[in-house]
Amino acid sequence: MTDTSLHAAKPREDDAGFGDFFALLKPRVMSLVVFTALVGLVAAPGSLHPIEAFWAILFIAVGGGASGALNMWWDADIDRVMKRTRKRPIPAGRITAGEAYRFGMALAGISVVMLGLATNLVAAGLLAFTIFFYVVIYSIWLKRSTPQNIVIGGAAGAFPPMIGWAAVTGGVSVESVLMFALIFMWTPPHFWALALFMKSDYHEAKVPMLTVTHGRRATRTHILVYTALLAPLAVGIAFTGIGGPAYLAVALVLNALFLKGAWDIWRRDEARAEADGYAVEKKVFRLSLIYLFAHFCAIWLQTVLNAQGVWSW
Ligand code: HEM
Ligand SMILES: CC(C)=CCC/C(C)=C/CC/C(C)=C/COP(=O)(O)OP(=O)(O)O
Repeated sequence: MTDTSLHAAKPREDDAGFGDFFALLKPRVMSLVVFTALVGLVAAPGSLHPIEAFWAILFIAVGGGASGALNMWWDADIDRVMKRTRKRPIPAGRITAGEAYRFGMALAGISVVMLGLATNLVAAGLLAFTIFFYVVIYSIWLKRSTPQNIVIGGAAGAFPPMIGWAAVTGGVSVESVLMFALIFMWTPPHFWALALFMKSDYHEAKVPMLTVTHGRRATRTHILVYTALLAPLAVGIAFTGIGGPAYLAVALVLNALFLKGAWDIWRRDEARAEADGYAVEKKVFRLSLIYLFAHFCAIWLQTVLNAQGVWSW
């Protein structure tokens, strides 16, 4: 082994740059998480001063990033094994696990305290609970112990719109719980579509994802069932306080597309899927991201329309 490869295998604190700490925040995933929190904030009755709203979203983003860093601290051993994650700062040796832990804990503490000061205790409490849920309940407990990991653990990713809503109202309501439910039911098809084309990764890392424990046929069926349960919920939101005709139009189109995608995944033969490089599964994973983004855009748009009294029930 050359001298260079020896160095590459060891954590080199002096190699860590701003970009590595930024990567610990899982910025791409968190961008959609933060967007859902922003929509929760905008859709809530009442209003926050724009500066307060800015701080609220910033601290929710920091809290989300903190939970990503703590997840990477705990999962460093798994991340080292999986192709998709082995270039992350800890497995790549640019940041030590200890540094990631201290960074994540510091950001978590700062975000919760500052959100409490900028808005209210309910929002801060929900943020603290969400970070706890993602790090302790999902990452530390469920991820390595049950194939239901992402079904139950997915709740963590569903809380952000409730945090945004609570930042304005100081409480919880039917509408904020509906936004929670939308993300909660969306998470399994979102994740399992990805797991279908990343199978060997989880297998090698010994993570009990559904594809590994129950097989790919069962995972395909689970995607279809969850998507079929998600569709009436997503469309039904149109007839609640955060819905309206514009939202309904978006929900009908997106749910028809997502159901069609789930159906295509379900009826696919494994050999055929492998032969075409899991093109359909990849397409449905991408569609899942568009699906959630579009629903939250539609809630935002409908909030504006309802306030104007146009295109409103
Ligand atoms: C327990 C719940 C969830 C699991 C297990 C999960 C899993 C994953 C995984 C493994 C990826 C692969 C790509 C990567 O490493 O960046 C991914 C991508 C992504 N997820 Fe999720 N996800 C969950 C919930 C969410 C939630 C709640 C959101 C947003 C509201 C979200 C948004 C995204 C986005 C935007 C990407 C694409 C990132 C990129 O383009 O690199 N996910 N998800
Ligand atoms: C405001 C706040 C605290 C928000 C948190 C939102 C949240 C819980 C998002 C989780 C999304 C996510 C990246 C799951 C990945 O699972 P994984 O960690 O198993 O994926 P990996 O294999 O890519 O590490």
